[in-house]
Amino acid sequence: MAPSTRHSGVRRISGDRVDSTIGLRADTPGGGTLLFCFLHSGEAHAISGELYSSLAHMNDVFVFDSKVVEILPYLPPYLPELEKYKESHNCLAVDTGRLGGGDFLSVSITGNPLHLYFVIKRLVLYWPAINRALQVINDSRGNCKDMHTSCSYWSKWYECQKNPAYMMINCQLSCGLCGKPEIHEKIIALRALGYKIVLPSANDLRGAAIALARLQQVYRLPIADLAEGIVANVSTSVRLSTYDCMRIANESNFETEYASAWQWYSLAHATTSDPDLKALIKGIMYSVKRQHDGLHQPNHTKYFPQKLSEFEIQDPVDSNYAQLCRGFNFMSDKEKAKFRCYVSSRESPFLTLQPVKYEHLHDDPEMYLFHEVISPKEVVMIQDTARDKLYRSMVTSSDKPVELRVSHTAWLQNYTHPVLPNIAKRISAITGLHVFEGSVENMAGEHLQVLSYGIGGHYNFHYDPLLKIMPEEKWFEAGSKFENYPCGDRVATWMFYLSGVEAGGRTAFPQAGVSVAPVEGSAVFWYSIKKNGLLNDKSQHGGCPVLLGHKWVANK
Ligand SMILES: O=C(O)CCC(=O)C(=O)O
Ligand SMILES: [Fe+2]
Repeated sequence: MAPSTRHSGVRRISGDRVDSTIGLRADTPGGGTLLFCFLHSGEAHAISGELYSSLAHMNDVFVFDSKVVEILPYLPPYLPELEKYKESHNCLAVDTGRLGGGDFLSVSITGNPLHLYFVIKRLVLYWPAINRALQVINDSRGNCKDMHTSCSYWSKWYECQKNPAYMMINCQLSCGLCGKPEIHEKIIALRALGYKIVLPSANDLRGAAIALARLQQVYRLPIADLAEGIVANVSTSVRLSTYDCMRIANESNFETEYASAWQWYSLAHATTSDPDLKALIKGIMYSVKRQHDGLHQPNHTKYFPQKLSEFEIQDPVDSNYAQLCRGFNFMSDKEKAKFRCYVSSRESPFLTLQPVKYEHLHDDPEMYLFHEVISPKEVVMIQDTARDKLYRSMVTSSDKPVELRVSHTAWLQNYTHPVLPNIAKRISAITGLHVFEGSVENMAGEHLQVLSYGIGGHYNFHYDPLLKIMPEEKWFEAGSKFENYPCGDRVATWMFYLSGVEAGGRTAFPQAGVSVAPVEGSAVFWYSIKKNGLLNDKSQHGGCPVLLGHKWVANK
């Protein structure tokens, strides 16, 4: 967003289209500034392994899952994966009646991180074996028989279970793989659906496990409650097994989140009676302890203030960012009293007949929350236009996606939908800033940046300006990267909330000490650049992890 004549005084800078974010934790010792260069992607769709990082395509996965369950009664019951699939799905069936009002696509199901983790888990771990059995049934259509005279004898001795690779091919009749005729129709329908959508892969299971660890830490969820299916006072039928705890612990360990890994290993240890597994977990915990206390604790006392060896279970550091994410407000009542609500036409003829309602939230940085500035119809149009253009949000410090930013991005140019120019005009009228996307040299605002968050999706705290976050000499070092940047540095950010969420997902400003809860139809607006043209350090902000629900925003 660039200044109009009314809000002039900020130099325009040429540069490439980039987005900025701060590394690991911005104030972690050694954590540097990262730049993320966004690409104008062409058509993008759900991507294998990236379903967990945006919930935009998750409903398709739940629909596929429901079709898998319909086909299970046609399969021989001895397949162990079949039983596990049914058991896992049963939690969803029970909660659909209870939480989802009878609809398994209700957001209370599809926005619940435990149900998301479970649906991903059954499709990644159990579906492949079921799919292989379906393949065998389909291949032997019209010619299903035993190839060996001992098949029936072997099957009585459980060889179908013990030796499925041989038996499924050679003893189809005795192993119960000669399906009822209607199964073939069902297999074809399921295949057709499977071709149309993207199914979760191992990377989604990894991402969902890390999301649970992140949510547990930021929202201080009692870890045992989470394992018992309780997320933020919503209780589900999901139960995390010892192996689930180990998976979450392993992923946290890999992400160097040792304190979190330690807690999940502890729970895994407590929930198994298998002495070998207990010994294995103890061994891993010893190494986690060494990593944490030996490598990190002495250098990073701010983040690792306690040695794990001194505390059975370490309380993770409760940063003020995490507190803001939980809705804590650091402003005193006296400070809050300075800020008021307004109904105003903002001196714009465009708003005379329909003035805007807003709250002044803060004055350093200047920050406002506007209410009912985008209609439900417009929200749906933007989401539908963005859905197939979404791709995983990145940061430039890495050529791979990182867990600091778990969302998908779509850039919508004004012409992509007739509603978009009107929305841009509305932002201009309210803020007094030009945002038009005319010719390159006149371009004053970026395209609309639509974000759809994933399971526990978040954007670690960062600054939005691209150049003012570094010393001036560096702007030129960045050189060609920025020379085509048509609309200059980011002066201010306007962010529409395209959805509310049931819990979490606030936008938190750790240095200003305020956070804003997403409410569909509202928009938060703040200046990142001070009137003297310099970066306002206090404009640092982040999108808190989404605890329950689907979060969509759109930035200008
Ligand atoms: O989603 C949010 O609350 C913040 C998003 C954000 O800061 C950004 O996209 O730059
Ligand atoms: Fe931001």
